[in-house]
Formats: sequence, C-alpha cells, structure tokens
Amino acid sequence: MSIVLVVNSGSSSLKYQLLDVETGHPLASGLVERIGTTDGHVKHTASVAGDGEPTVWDTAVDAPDHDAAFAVMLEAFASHGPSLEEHAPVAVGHRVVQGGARFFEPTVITELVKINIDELSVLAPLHNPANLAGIVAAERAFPGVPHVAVFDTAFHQTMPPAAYTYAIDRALAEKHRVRRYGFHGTSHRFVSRAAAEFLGRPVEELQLIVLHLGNGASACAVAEGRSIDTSMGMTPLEGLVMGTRSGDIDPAVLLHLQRRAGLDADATDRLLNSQSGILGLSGHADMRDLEAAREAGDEASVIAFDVYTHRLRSYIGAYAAQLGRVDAIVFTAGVGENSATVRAAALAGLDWFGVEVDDERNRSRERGARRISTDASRTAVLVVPTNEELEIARQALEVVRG
Ligand SMILES: Nc1ncnc2c1ncn2[C@@H]1O[C@H](COP(=O)(O)OP(=O)(O)O)[C@@H](O)[C@H]1O
Ligand SMILES: CC(=O)OP(=O)(O)O
Ligand SMILES: [Mg+2]
Repeated sequence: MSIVLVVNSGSSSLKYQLLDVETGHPLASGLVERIGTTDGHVKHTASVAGDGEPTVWDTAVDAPDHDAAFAVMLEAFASHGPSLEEHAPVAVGHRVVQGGARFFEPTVITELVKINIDELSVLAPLHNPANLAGIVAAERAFPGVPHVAVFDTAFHQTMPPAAYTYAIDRALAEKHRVRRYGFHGTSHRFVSRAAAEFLGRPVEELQLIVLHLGNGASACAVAEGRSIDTSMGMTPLEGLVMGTRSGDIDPAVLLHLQRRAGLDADATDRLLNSQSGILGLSGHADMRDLEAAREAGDEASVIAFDVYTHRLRSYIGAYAAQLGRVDAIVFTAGVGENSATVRAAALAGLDWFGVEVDDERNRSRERGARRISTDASRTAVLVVPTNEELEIARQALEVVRG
C-alpha cells in the first residue's frame, strides 16, 4: 500500500489526513484547533475501508503548541484508529504556502530546506512560520520517514514575467523579492487535471479558467496544463474578494487611511486580511450566512454578494482575454462547489461570450465532477471538487519514489 500522512499546519490549527494514494481513500482525517489557547479541540475521523460507519473522536484537548497538537493526533490514532503500525505512512507531505521563486517542485525536507522556508517567512508572515512549526513537530513525531514540502506557489512558477511583475521601481522590487507568486497552486493543478479527465481530453490541449473559492479565493488561467496568470500576488491578499480579505484595492486607500485614520502597518494588515472581504461589508465571513441574510433582504449582504460576484466576473473576462480561447470555466472549493447562486451570478449575461449555464444542472446537488452548462454552450462550465490533501500525498509519494 502507498500510505501518506498529509499535514496542513496553520497558525492555530493542525489539519491532517492519512491517505491511501492508490485508492485516494482517506483512512483518517482530523483537525486540532485553537492551538496555543486553553480551549484546544480535536476532531478525528477514522474510516478504514470496509469497516462500515466511521469512528469519530470529538473532544476538548490540551494543545499549547504544535508539538502538543501532534501528540494529540498520535493519541487519536492510538485510541481511535487506524493503527499507525498497521497503516504506517511511507512519507509525510506538508503544505507550505510560500516557496518564493526558490521552490518549483515538491521537495524532500532537509535542514537547508527548513532554513529556506523560514527565510521565506518575510513573504508570508501569516503562513510560513506555522508551516515550519508543523514540520519540526512532525519530524519529531515521525522520525523514520521522509518529509516532503509541497508549495502553494510551485504551480505558478510557469507564469511569464509580464504576469508576475509589479510595475514599480525595478531595483527596489528585486532587492526585496517583490513580485507576484500566486497561491492555491496545489488545488489549481489538481482541479485542472481532474477537469481534463472529466472532459476526456488531455490537459495539454485545454485552455481553462479555474476559480478556487474557499475562505481564501483565487482565479487561475491554465493554458495547456500550466498556470499563466493567477489573481493572488506576493501574498494571498490580492485578487478576488474573500471571506475576510479585501482582494484588489487601490493602494492609495491605505496611504489615505494611514494619514487620515491613524492606522499603522499592523492595523492595516489586520484590516485587509482579517476584517475585510464579505465580513467587512456584511458582518458575515461565511458564504452560507451571507446568502441567508441576502435572501432575507439585508441590504449590506446584497451589496457584499454583488461586490463578490462582480469581481469574479471581471477576472473571468480578464483571463478569457489572456487565454484567447476558453474550453472550460471550472468552479471549486467550498463556495465554488456548493453555491449555485454565486456561480449563476458570476456567469450571468455571458451568453454572448459562449457561456450558457443550465439552471437545473447548476442547482443539482449531485456530488463529484459535473457539467453545469447546457450542451450547446461553447465554453463548458464545470464543478470539480478539489482535493489538496490527495494532490499533496501524490506529489510527496512521487518525490520519495524518485
Ligand atoms: N452550501 C454552501 N453554500 C454556500 N457556501 C458554502 C456552502 N458550503 C460551504 N460553503 C462556503 O465555503 C467556504 C469555505 O470553503 P473551504 O474551501 O472549506 O475553505 P478553506 O479550505 O479555505 O477553509 C465558506 O465560506 C462556506 O460558507
Ligand atoms: C494561501 C491561502 O489563501 O490559503 P487559504 O485559502 O487556505 O487561506
Ligand atoms: Mg482552502
């Protein structure tokens, strides 16, 4: 068997999955939340194939740091299964958000790789330190197996300079490595290949727009299987409107707020990353809550939804222009996979452009990859579930096997 443990460590959470890469089946998945506080929590689900109902362990735990969170995970496996002796991972795959211009590929973690990930923290202060803490704790918990870093930025390393360069002073930008890197690459890669499989065509023949709409959200123009443009930039703040992040904004707004409203750098950071997006506009960070409030007629929620889908439509248009031909528009992640209302609004009025959504298909609750455009639509519109963990596990295994 080809079992891989996938670890996604955030600043206050540890998400994990133990996967059989051959079948794609998760033998277990879990989440340790609120690391570093006094009200830690774990939810562990063990579902070894053929065992019927999954076993769930859902309880308060003590998790003052990432090492402790890993101890909780090990305890979850030991007490609630599956046994890590019987289902021993051959590798541990780690999601690392920022790989800069240094990492093009999944990479076996060495001391030097850790130094590099640490060094890249200046370009992803919210993500890389947590990713690194998770790696260090995981190495302690699983000393005998290779650990592999899979970078969110890697898939976007094929962007041309015209797409990744900001129009600012060149020497200053180079000195401080200011450029666009793009994120969610693991998802964009997985979804573009799954979409090609669904269409029964090689990805190398396709021009795709992939819309990853989760809490964080990004669009990607994928030409012949390669990212040629994406909406996130130097950090995961640029581009689409998100749950709590503003996405694109005139940078002069920040100068204005710094001069007039007394915001310093940290306050500006908090404003744009944590207090903006649909949360800032409506009070709801969760798309389900926003949709419910909008349907109930809440005016702020109506506007927030319109701003969200207006931005989405702008990026679809921009990427269609960059690609020249669009074979499919692909929706994925929490909002993309589940919100028929967002999909319909983002694509409204695009029939002139060869996009015709079939209302009934769009509203269907069918699971798995599916087409939501009419048979006559020149551009296919698809919903394709993402699986970042499986993609990380596949890539980690590939590196380990050489
Ligand atoms: N049925 C649904 N309708 C609308 N939005 C949904 C639905 N289910 C989940 N979502 C939204 O998906 C988002 C989370 O997406 P997800 O991909 O899980 O995010 P992340 O991995 O970034 O935490 C939330 O905003 C949530 O409201
Ligand atoms: C990079 C990023 O934005 O990730 P997430 O969507 O998980 O917040
Ligand atoms: Mg996500």
